[in-house]
Amino acid sequence: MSEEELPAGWEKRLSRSTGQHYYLNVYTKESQWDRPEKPANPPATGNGKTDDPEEVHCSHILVKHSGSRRPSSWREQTITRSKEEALELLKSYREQIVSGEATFGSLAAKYSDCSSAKRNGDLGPFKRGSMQKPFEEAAFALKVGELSQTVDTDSGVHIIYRAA
Ligand SMILES: O=C(N[C@H](Cc1nc2ccccc2[nH]1)C(=O)O)c1cc2ccccc2s1
Repeated sequence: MSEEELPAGWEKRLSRSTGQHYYLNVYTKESQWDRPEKPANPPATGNGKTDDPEEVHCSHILVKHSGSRRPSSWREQTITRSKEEALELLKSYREQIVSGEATFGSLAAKYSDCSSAKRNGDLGPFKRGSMQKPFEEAAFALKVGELSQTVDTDSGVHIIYRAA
């Protein structure tokens, strides 16, 4: 891997206290002294393509709206916001994550209308066929460490972070 190329989400920083370089994941706020390595050639999958993993490990933030299949969540008994309002909220969360103002997990825990909010939005690893199709397609299109744009499903609107 060339000197500059780091996995998506990772940046090289200089420690003021030690003068050493370290690496920071701007989405998860993980930091480490060792350079994060991109997964070596990912294992070939059954379909013979190396860019289509058997399973992915993702977190998400879901904002439900009045058109959601179940417009209710741990946060609100009856969700009445419009889809447009939901998208505005989600875009503001995405901007806070990308700017480093907030972490993905902290916003998921506070604002996600999915019960996975209790796990900072973590859905765990899943294979194709286990999530609604638009969510699956977006999740499997992400590189490790990448954050999606907004994704629509029958549950509401989401942003997805691929951890592995
Ligand atoms: O379907 C779920 N929660 C629904 C909302 C929802 N709809 C989704 C659609 C795709 C991916 C995640 C999604 N979460 C709810 O709470 O109304 C899941 C919750 C959890 C919690 C832990 C791990 C997996 C899952 S899947």
